[in-house]
Amino acid sequence: MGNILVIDDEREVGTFFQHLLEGRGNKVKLGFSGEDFFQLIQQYKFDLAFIDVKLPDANGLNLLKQLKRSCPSCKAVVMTGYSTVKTAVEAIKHGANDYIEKPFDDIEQLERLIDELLSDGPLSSQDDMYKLAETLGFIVGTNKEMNDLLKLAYKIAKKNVNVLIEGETGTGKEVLAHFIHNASMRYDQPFIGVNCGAVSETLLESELFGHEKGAFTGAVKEKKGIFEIANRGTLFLDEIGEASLATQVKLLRVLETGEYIRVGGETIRKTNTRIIAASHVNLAKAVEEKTFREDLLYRLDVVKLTIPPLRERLEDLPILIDYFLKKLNTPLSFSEDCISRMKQYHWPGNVRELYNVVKRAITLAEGETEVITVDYLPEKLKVPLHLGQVSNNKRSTKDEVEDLEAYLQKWMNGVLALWKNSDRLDLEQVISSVKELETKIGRSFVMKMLKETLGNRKEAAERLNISVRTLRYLLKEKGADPKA
Ligand SMILES: Nc1ncnc2c1ncn2[C@@H]1O[C@H](COP(=O)(O)OP(=O)(O)OP(=O)(O)O)[C@@H](O)[C@H]1O
Repeated sequence: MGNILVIDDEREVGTFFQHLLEGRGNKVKLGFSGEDFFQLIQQYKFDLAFIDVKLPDANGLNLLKQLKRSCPSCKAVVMTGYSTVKTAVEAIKHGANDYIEKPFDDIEQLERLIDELLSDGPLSSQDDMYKLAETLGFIVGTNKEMNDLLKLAYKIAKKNVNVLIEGETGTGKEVLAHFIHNASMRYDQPFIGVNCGAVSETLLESELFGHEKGAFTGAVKEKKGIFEIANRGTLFLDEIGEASLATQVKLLRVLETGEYIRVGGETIRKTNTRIIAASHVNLAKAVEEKTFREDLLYRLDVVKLTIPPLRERLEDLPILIDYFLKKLNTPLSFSEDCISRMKQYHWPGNVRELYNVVKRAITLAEGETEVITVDYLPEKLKVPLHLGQVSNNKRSTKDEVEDLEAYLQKWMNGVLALWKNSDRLDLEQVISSVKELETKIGRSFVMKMLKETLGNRKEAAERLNISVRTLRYLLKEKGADPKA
């Protein structure tokens, strides 16, 4: 039992909820506009609110934000029509517990949702979410962005909307897609993945749509496509950005109408496959560059999930490592030094690269030690990157002048990564890197000024307001000591 607020300008929706909710012993207040909303939340305290995203005088998203400010414990569900699903997904990101689509065609599901929200249900459903994610090998630790991402993925899994997953290579796009499939109503139907970049255009189209006998050389008999096989299931289109423009047109048609034609065929077929697409390139940028269709992106990007790279969630590294150790069934563990080296690395290959590093270290260390030390890590991990890589690089003068900006950026990222993530670090080393930075800045300014004065040291020193001796010192010329 609870106090429930319903805000919708369609009066029938209000009446429907009133009937449904009061019949279940709840108290209901109805409002039909943003103005009603503000009046009602000032007068009453609510446990649950249903808010339409499109009101004549207000945006449901703004009402939601206001509700979360004035009554943070009140649960909220936004109501949407198909054209506003994107806004509803935004609402979840802003704290709505769920969204429902109008017209409501599954009343029992709605009743279950209400019961869950009015009880402590969501907690147990969160447990289910984490269990499912672990079973499917999608590990999230304490990183907030990853936790929010998982929660959003879990919520939208049950909706019939397409999903776009973006993230660098190896961040776990395919595992996340698998999680969404298993958390959806389609879990007992096929989940099929296709890499759009791995095969030729003809083969990709034949894989997706099937082909008729004789459609092309080698098509000796007819073949069902994935849209036929995965009908009612999920199709994972990996590297969608690699699909040719011709294939993109055909995909757009399936997304808009659910219809497709086999290669070499004439019959129009229907499919009810859910699409989860993934890309390691930014598709909005690909649209700008005209290699990806804007209308297709619009259709795919109803829900966009962006997986952050591993270097932005290094706090989760130990948990991932533990998971891999368990998965690889080994009693070995990593020394603290190893873990802090790993936290200083930038992981361009993300979780896949981490898995490979763990696997390699175990293979090398097995039978030799119980605690894996830095010696078992690959060379790239042995040098603390934030300090080492920058200072060890011997650069040409020209590079030094041009790369100051990149150097500063890299230096700052390195220090900030340590600041945020390291529970153990060598502060002496950090401080010495600050000195190195000072030298680097001094030298870069001198080099730039020398370039501008065509090598005239006296003029360069004057313009920098330093002595020629200091200038020579900054250039690390032997025997030059500015204090002498
Ligand atoms: N959160 C995670 N927890 C555990 N393992 C993970 C996680 N993310 C990725 N992995 C592992 O990393 C490897 C790469 O994952 P996956 O293939 O899903 O990445 P991807 O983003 O689809 O990569 P690509 O863009 O190269 O196709 C797999 O072995 C996967 O099991």
